[in-house]
Amino acid sequence: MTALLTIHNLQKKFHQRQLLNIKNLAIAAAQAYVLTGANGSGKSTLMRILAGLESADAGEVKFNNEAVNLSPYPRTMRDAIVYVHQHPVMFSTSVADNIAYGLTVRGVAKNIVAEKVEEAIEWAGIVHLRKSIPAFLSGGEKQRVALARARVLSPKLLLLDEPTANLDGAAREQVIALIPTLVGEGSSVIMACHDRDLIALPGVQRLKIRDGTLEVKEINLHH
Ligand SMILES: Nc1ncnc2c1ncn2[C@@H]1O[C@H](COP(=O)(O)OP(=O)(O)OP(=O)(O)O)[C@@H](O)[C@H]1O
Repeated sequence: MTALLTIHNLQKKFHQRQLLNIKNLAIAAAQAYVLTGANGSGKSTLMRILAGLESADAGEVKFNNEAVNLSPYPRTMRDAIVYVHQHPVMFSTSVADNIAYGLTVRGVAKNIVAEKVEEAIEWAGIVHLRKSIPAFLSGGEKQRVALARARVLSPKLLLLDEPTANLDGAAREQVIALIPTLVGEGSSVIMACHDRDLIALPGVQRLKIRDGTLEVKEINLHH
């Protein structure tokens, strides 16, 4: 296993309440994880900590073999970790512009942006939606736009908060089918979810929050 991110003694308190007390968190490169746990157990909070959206106390932290501190949140992690919200916020421009945005603000050249956006649109199966306004898209379509928008940034770690919640049928299956391809391209993925089909995906490792601690389960066997 090539470690991407390791955190020792991760602690999170809200007021006097200790929510998380994790001895060891180890995320391997190009590995998919599902993060499970009862409602209110701290799944979203843990993902927000990893994304730099929430503070926490930690002992030794290593990202890409480099010792870092979680606060201030390091540039190396900000550049490599992308968080996808359950209800992604989008600009009222076209789907293509939304996908291009992250690359444009990073100063990537126009022709390369166009190429990557095109590739991501095809990957996500949303070619027909390229010129649509995101506000009018269905939940499943929005989730696929959000995944395409994350993918163009070539993240080392993708954090997906309930990627299939509120989706059913084909929309849900389309989103689930995209996950293994992200891992195949070298990204690690952590999905906070209750979706049994995501939890059972081959090659996925389950992490479960229970009473603030993290239980690490076996990696699912490939079919
Ligand atoms: N900013 C905050 N201030 C105080 N308490 C908070 C804050 N954010 C979250 N909490 C509390 O921390 C607990 C964990 O919340 P979190 O959203 O991480 O849980 P979750 O496991 O993602 O839940 P769910 O499955 O319902 O989405 C909850 O009890 C929540 O009320």
